[in-house]
Amino acid sequence: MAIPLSISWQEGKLTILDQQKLPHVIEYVALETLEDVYDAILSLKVRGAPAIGIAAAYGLALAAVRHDTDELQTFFHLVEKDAAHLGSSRPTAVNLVWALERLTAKVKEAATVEQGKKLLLEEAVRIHEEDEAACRKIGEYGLSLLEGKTRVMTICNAGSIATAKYGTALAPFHLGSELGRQFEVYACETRPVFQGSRLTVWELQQSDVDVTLITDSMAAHTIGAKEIEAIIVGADRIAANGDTANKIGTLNLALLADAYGIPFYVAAPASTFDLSISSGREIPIEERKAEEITHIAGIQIAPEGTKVFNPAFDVTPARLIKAIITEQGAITPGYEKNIPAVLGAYTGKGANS
Ligand SMILES: CSC[C@H]1O[C@H](OP(=O)(O)O)[C@H](O)[C@@H]1O
Repeated sequence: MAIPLSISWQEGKLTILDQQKLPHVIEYVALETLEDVYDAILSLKVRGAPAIGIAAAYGLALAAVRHDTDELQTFFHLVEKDAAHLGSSRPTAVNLVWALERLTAKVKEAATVEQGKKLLLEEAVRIHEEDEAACRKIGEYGLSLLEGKTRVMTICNAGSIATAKYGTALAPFHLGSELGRQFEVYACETRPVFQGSRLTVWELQQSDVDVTLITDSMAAHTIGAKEIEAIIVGADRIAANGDTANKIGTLNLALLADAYGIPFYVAAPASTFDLSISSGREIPIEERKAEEITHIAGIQIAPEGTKVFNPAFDVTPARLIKAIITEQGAITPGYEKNIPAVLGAYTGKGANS
């Protein structure tokens, strides 16, 4: 049993598990330049809100090392420019801009360019380490919330490879396996790019977790037929009122949970909260290329010239969310008040706005 990892920083080198090649090819690729990291995020080689933030942080630090100037303000300007470029790769996961803003703030403490380069890398490593610790705590709190429940449904991959380790929605299953607590997980395949069938099934199998694959359209029937007891999902951005953006199809599950009267949980670290926005209406929804829908594995399915709408995320209203599981504990409805009450001096975006 081994909980898979997708990001490694060793001896000054950043390598990532190419998630576009999973599950049939396990390939780690070295990312050496800003463009390497930008492309890896845009093409979903590295994906998942926390993992995107971690990769971008290392990417900014890597790019800074190459800036050949002794002039501090010029260096700061170059770092800001790099951060803006990386931040433009994907719009929905707040962890991306949150991580970049943490580094561009930290670097300003430098008195020299060399010190600035060091501060950037140290902050990237800190973000990486903090996320692993946060996800482990999410797993622990998730286990207690799921006490007495076995059959749980999820969508997309909010797993170990989408974070530093353990994952968010999948953390209770990984930890449960370590602690001898068994679950029966029903994973939605997650069209259009199959994060569920390609990544979640593979990842949970590495941890000896009992996982069953269904198509997204089977969710309603499966909840009844298999007596699903709870649904747990990840998040890409959580607004101040608890509205949550997550992979497209998540709203479907939240509406089904409400209709069936089973709990719908969101699992996310503090870095996924964006208190600078009051509701989900303000969350930018990424739209991706048509080929993700018109083709499967490079084979054209839809007719030539088919019109496509391909939103990669949807927003679940807070009223459908029974609790948001964080590293500081479970946050319950009354989110405007309870999010800051539980997260305290949290590190999400907009905490001080
Ligand atoms: C803990 S990962 C959070 C989130 O990120 C995924 O999106 P994507 O695969 O497009 O990066 C998915 O929405 C996960 O739930």
